[in-house]
Amino acid sequence: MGIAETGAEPRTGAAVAVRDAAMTYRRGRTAVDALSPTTLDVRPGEFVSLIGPSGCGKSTLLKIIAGLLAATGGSVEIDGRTVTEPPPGVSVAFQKPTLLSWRTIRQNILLPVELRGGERTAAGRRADELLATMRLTDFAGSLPRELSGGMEQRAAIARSLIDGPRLLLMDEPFGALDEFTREDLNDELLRVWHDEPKTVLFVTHSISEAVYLSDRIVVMRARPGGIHEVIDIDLPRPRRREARGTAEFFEATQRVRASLEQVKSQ
Ligand SMILES: Nc1ncnc2c1ncn2[C@@H]1O[C@H](COP(=O)(O)OP(=O)(O)OP(=O)(O)O)[C@@H](O)[C@H]1O
Repeated sequence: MGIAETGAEPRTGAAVAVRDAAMTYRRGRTAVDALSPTTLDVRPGEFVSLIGPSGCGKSTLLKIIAGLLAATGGSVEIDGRTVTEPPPGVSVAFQKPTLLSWRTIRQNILLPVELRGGERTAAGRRADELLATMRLTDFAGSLPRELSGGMEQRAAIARSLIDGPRLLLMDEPFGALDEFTREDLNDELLRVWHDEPKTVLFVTHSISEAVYLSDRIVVMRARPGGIHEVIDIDLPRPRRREARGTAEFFEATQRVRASLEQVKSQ
């Protein structure tokens, strides 16, 4: 397991290039430095997790990358283009599934296609495939309230995949779920990522989730928010549930835990 230096030299061909991105929130006379100048490259197809104490700027960084929030300093490029608004080919999934209560699960999954006025026949086929992948075929015609929390989140993830995004930004998508459901969804996410390669940036509070999913883990510190260190996770892929019980997995979680302890004691 190696440790990459933070603030490394920009690599060419990065899927996401964060360059000294910074965020100061202002309300009246109060200013909150949420993110100090932060530099990070994510390679195409890479799975990178952000982990760190509450308030260290994980969501802020993700929103800046998503073009949902304008950084007060620095810039972000996605596939070489500076982000000034939500870029095409980028999907975001949040902790709350935010499904529309009056639309069926299938209609919810198809919503992004409708909003951009996309072609419906191919999208319908894709929706059916995603329903099958997410084991929701039998619930295609159900309303969100008829589903469990884990099923709703699977539907929200299917919705975020409907347009075949190149980059998937996920902000604690499984944070509200019990451990078993969460592990199921980790496996489903890895399957989708394996079958349809894409770059993923994933915010989590769970060390084991970050280790299980990621190629690299970005450990963040608070006050001011920023990158503490980046840890490579060299566990073999494809990763299966049994991997969670291995000495290598334990060692990797301990490595991340120690880094978070350093952050806490700063
Ligand atoms: N809209 C806002 N206005 C003012 N301050 C904000 C706003 N959004 C976030 N902050 C502040 O910025 C800092 C970083 O918040 P952010 O939500 O990015 O952290 P986080 O690491 O995602 O936290 P958590 O793990 O608790 O979700 C916090 O101090 C937070 O209070």
